[in-house]
Amino acid sequence: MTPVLRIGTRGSPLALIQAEETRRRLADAHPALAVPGAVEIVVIRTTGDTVQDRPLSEIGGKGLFTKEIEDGLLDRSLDLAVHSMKDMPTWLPDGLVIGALLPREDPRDALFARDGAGSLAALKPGAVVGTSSLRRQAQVLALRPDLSIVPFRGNVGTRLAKLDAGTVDATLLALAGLKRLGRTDRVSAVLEPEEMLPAAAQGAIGIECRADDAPVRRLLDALHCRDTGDRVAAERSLLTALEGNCRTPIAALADLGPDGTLTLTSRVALPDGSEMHEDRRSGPRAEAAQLGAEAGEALRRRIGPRFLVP
Ligand SMILES: NCc1[nH]cc(CCC(=O)O)c1CC(=O)O
Repeated sequence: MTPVLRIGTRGSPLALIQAEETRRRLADAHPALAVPGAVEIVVIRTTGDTVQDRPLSEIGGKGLFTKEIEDGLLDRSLDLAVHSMKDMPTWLPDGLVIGALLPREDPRDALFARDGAGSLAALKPGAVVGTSSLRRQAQVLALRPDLSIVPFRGNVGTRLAKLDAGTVDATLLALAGLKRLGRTDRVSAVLEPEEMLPAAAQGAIGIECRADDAPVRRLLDALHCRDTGDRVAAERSLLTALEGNCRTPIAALADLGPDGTLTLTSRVALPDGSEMHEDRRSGPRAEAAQLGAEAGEALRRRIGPRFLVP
């Protein structure tokens, strides 16, 4: 039988797990999609997967992990694409939309320390932290200017091997990915947002499709998590307002109160951590995107143009 739907995904272990989760949720929500062969997973190699030797912030350009997959949606060789929302550019290509956000995993960052330190504050003086994320670098240095940062990429296994070998004393990874991979065993500490504010949309999985594909959009409606949608809307509209890019350390996390109040905390920093600005504001969840835009405008007024390097 020819597949009913084709899901495009990167080939990393985490991406494949996220695509499988999407297939499972589609099958649970729609019995017609539960039959074998109804939903096919197609692995696409992206530029971000090809370049391993340089920090991604150096390569520049947007959508390093998404372009080739989005091309597949646009040429109709794919129907759905599953993405980590934190890797998604703020502007989608014309004709594509995020049709659903799956329930968000824990958005916090995890610390791996060779000596088992339980916080950034507890790392030994002068410790070497491996991270290629400017957001993590800036926040580590803001709290601990004595630490040194070295570029650090690779999958979880590679990173832990380098940690064991003493190449670095500590590294940071998103807890969400580790949970999905079942690799939380060696986490030294989960960092609270006060210590390390996550990236916008960290832990959220988005499913992209063609805007005019009404049947697929109906299928995706059943998978959409409204709480995640509102939180991610606030966090990503902040990025848009700041014209955020890979060279600008920006962090954002929205939380929902029981009464439907959304609270957005955001930070913008210089990469060396010498300056960091925080904004916190609350509003009704229905105005999530506007709240994010206001936070972005407020931060923009406080920081100089040197924060926003193209
Ligand atoms: N930048 C890479 C990336 N993109 C998504 C995740 C996994 C966590 C998530 O779903 O946000 C990671 C790894 C990491 O930052 O540790």
